[in-house]
Amino acid sequence: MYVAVVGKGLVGAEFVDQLLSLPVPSNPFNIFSISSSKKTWIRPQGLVHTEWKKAFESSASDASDTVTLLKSTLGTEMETLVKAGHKVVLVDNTSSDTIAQLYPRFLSAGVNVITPNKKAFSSDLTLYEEILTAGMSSGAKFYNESTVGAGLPVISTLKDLVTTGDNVSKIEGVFSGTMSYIFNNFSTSSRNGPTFSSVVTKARELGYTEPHPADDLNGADVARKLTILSRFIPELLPLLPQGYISVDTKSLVPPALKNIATGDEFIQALPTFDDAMERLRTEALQEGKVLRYVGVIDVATQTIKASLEKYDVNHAFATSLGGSDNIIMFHTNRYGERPLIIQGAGAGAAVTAMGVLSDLLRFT
Ligand SMILES: NC(=O)C1=CN([C@@H]2O[C@H](COP(=O)(O)OP(=O)(O)OC[C@H]3O[C@@H](n4cnc5c(N)ncnc54)[C@H](OP(=O)(O)O)[C@@H]3O)[C@@H](O)[C@H]2O)C=CC1
Ligand SMILES: N[C@@H](CC=O)C(=O)O
Ligand code: NA
Repeated sequence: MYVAVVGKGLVGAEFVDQLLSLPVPSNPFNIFSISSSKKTWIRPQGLVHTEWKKAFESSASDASDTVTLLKSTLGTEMETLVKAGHKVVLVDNTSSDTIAQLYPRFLSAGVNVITPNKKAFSSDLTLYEEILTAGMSSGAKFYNESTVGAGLPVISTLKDLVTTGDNVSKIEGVFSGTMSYIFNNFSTSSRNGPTFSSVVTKARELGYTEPHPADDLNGADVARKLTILSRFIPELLPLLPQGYISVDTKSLVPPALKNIATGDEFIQALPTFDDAMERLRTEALQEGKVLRYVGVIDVATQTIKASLEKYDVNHAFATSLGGSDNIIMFHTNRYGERPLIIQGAGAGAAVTAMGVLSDLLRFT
């Protein structure tokens, strides 16, 4: 089985490490290519866990940008392998919209796609439907478990509930590892705490944030996850024609910081926002509450919402979450009295790459 890896950042590099660490005699995977945004190494030789990154820098070719290459020679080579009867999997470890737009082309050519990249599944419904149609026409599959809850089995659980005929009435919880880490540390039952900007900076250092942290703080990351999950529930499929943009979303990015181009500049400017967040924290504590950023998909009322809420200091969201924990509760007919709950780290390279690798192992 041939694996073309696009993106070798935090998640992509960890994914390659984990793939190369699988037991050798039973490892059915042949890494066909590894790409960053500007460099590609086709048919890499002698890849060794922990040492491949150095070899990539010296051996990868930077003749073309990766999107162009995927649309031309690299894409054609992958399609030739499919025609020769091989299984080929494109692993997109980027957050690129442009790469996401290529999924229908690859799927219809029989190339399977797995990815933690939320873009394709949470944008326009048209692209999502093209992906479904392309997969059905060729039999190629897409798996995207790490797009929601990183390695936590959220999407596979929802698919199992729906395909076995359960009725999902509501999904609710904390869907962002970054927001979870921020508020678990910033808003507690204690009067004094760290500044908002300092916990955001730490979340970024820990690898929880999107490449641009504003994509977490503006709620878009949660809105995208809610869109992805909603699209597995047949009655909600038409509800978000423009994808995550149609979700009722509370942004925590003040207007003055909205158009900052890079993540570094955004982090530098963030302390100007500390006083406003401090006021929210104090207000909540005066009511005996903490702040948590949550998402809800309510099937009955067809409401999909990402918002900052206050919870009693004894509520499960205040007491049982730590680190980058996500908690996702499925309310269904079969889990009527007590919801099915999934909880654990919802961001970070190791757990995200594990979700991507477990998707890849579905092909064995
Ligand atoms: N971090 C986490 O906890 C989680 C992340 N995810 C998702 O995983 C994905 C990767 O995240 P992360 O590893 O943190 O991001 P990084 O920014 O660390 O890495 C992104 C990688 O993608 C490459 N890249 C970007 N654009 C292109 C392009 N057009 N063509 C080819 N390569 C490209 C970059 O290349 P270059 O090296 O040249 O810059 C880089 O290697 C994102 O979609 C994110 O949403 C999902 C769940 C959790
Ligand atoms: N930035 C995201 C990463 C996982 O999807 C998050 O914080 O949850
Ligand atoms: Na997941």
